[in-house]
Amino acid sequence: MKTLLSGRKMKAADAYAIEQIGIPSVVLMERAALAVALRAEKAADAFGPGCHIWALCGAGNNGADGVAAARMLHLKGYRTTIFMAGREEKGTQELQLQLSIARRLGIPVKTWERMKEEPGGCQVLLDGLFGVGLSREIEGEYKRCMELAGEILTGKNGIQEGPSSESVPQGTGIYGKYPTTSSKPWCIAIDIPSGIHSGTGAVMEIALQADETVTFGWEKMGTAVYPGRSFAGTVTVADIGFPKEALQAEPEEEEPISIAYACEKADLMRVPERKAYSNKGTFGRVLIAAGSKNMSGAAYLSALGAYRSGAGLVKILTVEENRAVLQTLLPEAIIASYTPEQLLGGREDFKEMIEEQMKWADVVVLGPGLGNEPYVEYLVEDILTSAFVPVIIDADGLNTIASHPYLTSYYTENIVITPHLGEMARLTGQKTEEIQADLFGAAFSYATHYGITCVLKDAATVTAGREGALYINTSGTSAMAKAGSGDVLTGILAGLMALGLEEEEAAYLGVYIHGLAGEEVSKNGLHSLLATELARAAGTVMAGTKGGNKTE
Ligand SMILES: NC(=O)C1=CN([C@@H]2O[C@H](COP(=O)(O)OP(=O)(O)OC[C@H]3O[C@@H](n4cnc5c(N)ncnc54)[C@H](OP(=O)(O)O)[C@@H]3O)[C@@H](O)[C@H]2O)[C@@H](O)CC1
Ligand SMILES: Nc1ncnc2c1ncn2[C@@H]1O[C@H](COP(=O)(O)OP(=O)(O)O)[C@@H](O)[C@H]1O
Ligand SMILES: [K+]
Repeated sequence: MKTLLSGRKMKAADAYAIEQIGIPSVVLMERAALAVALRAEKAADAFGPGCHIWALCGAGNNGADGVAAARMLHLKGYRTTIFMAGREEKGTQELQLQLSIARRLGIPVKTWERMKEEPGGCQVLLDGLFGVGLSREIEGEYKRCMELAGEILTGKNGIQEGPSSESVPQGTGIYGKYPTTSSKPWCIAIDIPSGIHSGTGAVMEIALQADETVTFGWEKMGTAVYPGRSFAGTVTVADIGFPKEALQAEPEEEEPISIAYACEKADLMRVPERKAYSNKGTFGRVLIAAGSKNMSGAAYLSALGAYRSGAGLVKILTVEENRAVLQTLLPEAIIASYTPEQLLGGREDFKEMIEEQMKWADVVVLGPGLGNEPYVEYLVEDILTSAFVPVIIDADGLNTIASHPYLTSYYTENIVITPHLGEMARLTGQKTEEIQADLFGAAFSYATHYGITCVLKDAATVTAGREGALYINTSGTSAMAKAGSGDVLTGILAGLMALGLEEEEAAYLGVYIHGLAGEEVSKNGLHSLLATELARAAGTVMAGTKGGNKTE
């Protein structure tokens, strides 16, 4: 698992390394600047002779990193100019030190306005305006400086020379690839793109678009979620000598959300092995309460996801009308059915039937395609009150809870909810934009308030455990932005739980596997993905796990 930090936590780790361990600040800075300079060299070499590197620096230590990197590049023979924003005399000690060294070496140091006049512009821009010290919206002079830098980065201010921007491939953000000839400079963000909130990924009024980001010690949470993620380009984490103990340091102001984790390929080994001496019962019984009249697809996709990710037995509990079609689509599934009339006519009988189904199940999926007829409220209530196994609630299950908030009183610790932003907005009464502005905060608050696991789905999905542990997903592609993807996810989570994983682990690992499955299918192009292919590819991803391709 990768560890990611909020800016405040990072500052606390910085301070710990300097004050408690005694590593001088400038030693850390020298290594940070070197990591940036090495990336800048590669970009400059790709442009060839005549490349002009600019370091755009603020008055804090992010700016000091930029000045130090500029010095290293100057000493290697690259043409380098430093542009300063903010008041130098009010800058940090480190900045003043780095500037005095740079000046003694004869590196030009100019104010940011002079960027407009510099003949030929730049080909590589180091963004050292703000790092993890950014604490408020950007305005005034800094904003004007960033507007100008933004124009330069998009080739709009006319100072660049070269072929038209349409004729060259632009900053692809792919590690190690640079436009070899371009009218737009290659931008390397130092630590984090300036203007991005290091904890939430929000744009603090304005932000600079980077092609790549060189960050120090640990990746910042703000570059793992959108929009920060799209401003960062490729992120490289440079080891600049922080000891692991620095992670114990707490930010000055208490901050509940300061650390998050992200799965890596090695985490696939958490999938349990498939034992040789086993039968279908060994691998868990998944019950999928899904579908409504003329809506059978969601139930099918969820069931398919569960089978493809290892469940031994899958039963779909749905309306009678769906029986024939589901049996044809997925003959491997058991079908149990009810009619809404039966439910409205005799609640007790219906409840008994549900209780029997719940006794059968090891894991329940509740919600895909259930619709919003009045009977769905009873169905949700009866399942929540009679299930003593993990229940994954999605889609109309969540919408029903949003319309009937008393249903949250049945939440227990083995509930996992998988809302997308719209569903989360309905559940919490917040606006979608508010949730989007802080995915970590939204998932954390809901999960810890109710003591459940919350999988808040987005292009970068955030999972919060019931005690507040946060996981950010790094796999997946835009090909997955298609109907049915979420239904498959519920099945994958259920399949992993059926294999024996606990709710929280199944949730973040399932989201990761789902994303990898999306990447697998996207090899054929980003537009054509079908949710059924996603389910099949989940099986392929799991074939690469410890338990997926061998038996003990
Ligand atoms: N030894 C170390 O510590 C190491 C540090 N390292 C580097 O230092 C970076 C952190 O440096 P930093 O803490 O000095 O803050 P930085 O990000 O440069 O911001 C500058 C100042 O701007 C201010 N400010 C905030 N918001 C503002 C706004 N909207 N508009 C205007 N001003 C605003 C705010 O000051 P304030 O006004 O709040 O007092 C802030 O202090 C880190 O990202 C990494 O690159 C590495 O070298 C490793 C070793
Ligand atoms: N741009 C994207 N990049 C990565 N994953 C995405 C993207 N867009 C959607 N997804 C994933 O696809 C799934 C969509 O779920 P959902 O909105 O519930 O779809 P549906 O209800 O149609 O099944 C989520 O798991 C989400 O994380
Ligand atoms: K920066």
